[in-house]
Amino acid sequence: MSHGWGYGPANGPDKWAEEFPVANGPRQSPINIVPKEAKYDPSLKPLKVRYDPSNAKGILNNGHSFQVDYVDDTDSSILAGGPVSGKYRLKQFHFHWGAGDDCGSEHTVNGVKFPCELHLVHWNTKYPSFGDAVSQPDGLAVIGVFLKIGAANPRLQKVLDNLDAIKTKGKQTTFSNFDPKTLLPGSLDYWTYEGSLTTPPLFESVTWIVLKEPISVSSSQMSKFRCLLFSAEEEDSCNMVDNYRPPQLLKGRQVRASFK
Ligand SMILES: Cc1ccnc(S(N)(=O)=O)n1
Ligand SMILES: [Zn+2]
Repeated sequence: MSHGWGYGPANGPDKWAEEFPVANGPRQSPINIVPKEAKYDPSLKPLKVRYDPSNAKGILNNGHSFQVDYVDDTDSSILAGGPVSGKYRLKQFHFHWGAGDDCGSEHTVNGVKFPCELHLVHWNTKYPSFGDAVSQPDGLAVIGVFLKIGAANPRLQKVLDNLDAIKTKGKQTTFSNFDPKTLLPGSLDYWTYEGSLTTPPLFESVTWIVLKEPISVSSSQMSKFRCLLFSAEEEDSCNMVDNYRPPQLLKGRQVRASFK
């Protein structure tokens, strides 16, 4: 039985430093965001986000979450502006969620947990590939979006409708013609700080862009996330829930706000 990293008592976030010592590094993610301690930075530019829906490639249960992968061999799905210089290409998006509606997000706001958090992962095109960028200090930019319980989200439902086909670890299916911009809230106001991947290898390579405004998700839609399994088809079933790392120490970092 593989003893790779996960979210259980034997292989969860408190154990990751044993194999990935950077887990105790100076710029780890996620963090608790305290809006009153975030400094408004008028030099921050508005976020520029443009995705080509035809770049959507597939949807995969990777055993830790599920991700929607994008073709990233051209500059057709790009993040620019905001706190970053240059262009960052969309690689994939995925989510983190709880066993109940009272937890699940990785970032928190004044200690408040949301039931789910969306991550849109982009890599810096100054590097030749995602694989080269992922370990560089300016290699990635991840947009984090909180999901808050409310009305059912029809745009999110287009993603959730595919989860039955990828129930177990390693399963994937085609997923095409989807614009992840439809998952963003009306306002692109954000907090930003220098951090890391929130799962192993925990590389300190991420400029985090956490949107202030959540998007809605219904409790029933949250139940669909929780039908996924961490386990492979031939293994004992283990529901994919609580796949979030708790907030890490700020260690002197400044969180900036794009808004007053
Ligand atoms: C692509 C990737 C790997 C690991 N962790 C993350 S995350 N959760 O920081 O966005 N993304
Ligand atoms: Zn993530």
